[in-house]
Amino acid sequence: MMIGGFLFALYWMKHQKSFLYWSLSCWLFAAAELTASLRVFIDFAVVTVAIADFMIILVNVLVVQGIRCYVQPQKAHFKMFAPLLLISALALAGSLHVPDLAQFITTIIVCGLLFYSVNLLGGNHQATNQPSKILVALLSIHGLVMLLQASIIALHSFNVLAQSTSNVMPVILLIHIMLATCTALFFPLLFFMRNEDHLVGLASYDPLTGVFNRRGFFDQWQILSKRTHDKSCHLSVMMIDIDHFKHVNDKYGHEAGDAALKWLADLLAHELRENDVLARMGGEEFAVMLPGCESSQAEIVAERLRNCIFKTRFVYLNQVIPITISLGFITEDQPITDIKGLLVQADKGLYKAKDLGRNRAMRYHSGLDHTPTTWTTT
Ligand SMILES: Nc1nc2c(ncn2[C@@H]2O[C@H](COP(=O)(O)OP(=O)(O)OP(=O)(O)O)[C@@H](O)[C@H]2O)c(=O)[nH]1
Repeated sequence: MMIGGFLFALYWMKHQKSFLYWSLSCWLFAAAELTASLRVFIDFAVVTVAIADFMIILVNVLVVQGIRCYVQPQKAHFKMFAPLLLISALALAGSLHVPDLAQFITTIIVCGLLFYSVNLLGGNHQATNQPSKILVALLSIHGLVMLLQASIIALHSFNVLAQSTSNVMPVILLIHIMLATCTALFFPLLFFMRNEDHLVGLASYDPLTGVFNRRGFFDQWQILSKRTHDKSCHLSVMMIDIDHFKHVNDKYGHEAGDAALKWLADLLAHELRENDVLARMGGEEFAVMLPGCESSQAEIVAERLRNCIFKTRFVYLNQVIPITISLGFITEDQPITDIKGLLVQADKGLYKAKDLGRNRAMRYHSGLDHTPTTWTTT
C-alpha cells in the first residue's frame, strides 16, 4: 500500500501515466491478497477464487500497461487488454469449483504477462540503462517462479506432490512478494535514469546539427582512450572550417547559414565511418576523430570530404549557395595522451589550408623538435 502511495505521489508530481498504472497495480495487489485470504473465513468461491484471481491478473496487466506507457506511449492503449481480460474472466468463471485449475490458469496468464514485460523492456533500444537491465532480470526471475508454481499446481492436481506443496507454496508466495516489491521500487528509477541520460545527451550534442559538441567530442575521446589503453593504435584528427562563412551569412542571411551548417554536418556524417567521431567545436568549425585511421587513409578521407562538399550543391530557398571547406589533419601512430595538442596541430594545418587559398586539405607533420614542420596538400 505504501509503495502504491509513493508511486501515486510520483504520478501526481510528474504526470507520467506509468506511475498511475503501477500505483493502481500495487493497491490492487494488496486488495487481491486480502480477498483471497477471506477463504479462511468464508466459503464463497466466486469472491475468494474467481474475483481474487482475476484481480491478480489485472494487477499484472496494469504493470505491463505502465511499462508500455514508458516504452511506447503513443501505442499504449489499454483496450488492447480487453480480449485477454474477457477470456480470463470466462476461464475463471468456468473453473469456479476447481480452485487448482483457477490457480493454474492465473499463474500461466501472469507468467505470459511477465515475459511480455521482459520482451518490452529488453527489446527497447532506448531502455538500456542499468535499472531497465535489473528490471528485466527481476521480471525474468518472476516469470520463472511463475512457471515453477504452475508446474507444482499441475503435479499437485495429479496427486504427484500431494503432501509437499503445502510447504512450498508459502515460500513461493514470499518470493512473489519480495520480487514484486523490488520490481515496484525499481520502476521509478527507469524514468529518473532516462531523464538523466537525456540531460547528458543534451550536454554532449550540438542542437543545431545533431552531431557531438566540444564536450561530447572530449567525452568520446575519453571512452576511446580507455578502450585502446596500452594498445598502439593509429589515430587521425581533422579540423574542418567552412570557407568565407561570414559571406554566406551576410549575403543569404543567418538562417541560410544555419541550414548550411546542418547540411554540412549531415554530409560529413554520411561520408564518415560509424566509429569516427564528428563534432561541431563551435561556430563553423568541426572536428573529426578517426580511430585506427593511418596516415595514407587520412589523406584519402580528407580529400574525399573536401571533394564531396565541393561537388554537392547546397540549395537554400531555391538558391544555390556555393560552399567549400578547408581541412587540417594529423595522424599519430603512438598511443595518445594529449588529444588537445593533436587538435592544435590539426588546426595549424587548417590555417595553412586557408592561407594557401582555401578549399584544400593540409596535413600537419610534427617531427622531433629539430625537425621543421612540413605541410602536404592533398
Ligand atoms: N549562421 C550561423 N553563423 C555562425 C554560427 N556560428 C558562427 N557563425 C558565423 O560564422 C562566421 C565566421 O566568420 P569568420 O571567422 O570570419 O570566418 P569565415 O568568414 O568563414 O572566413 P574563413 O574561415 O577565413 O574562410 C561569423 O560570421 C559567425 O557569425 C552559427 O551557429 N550560425
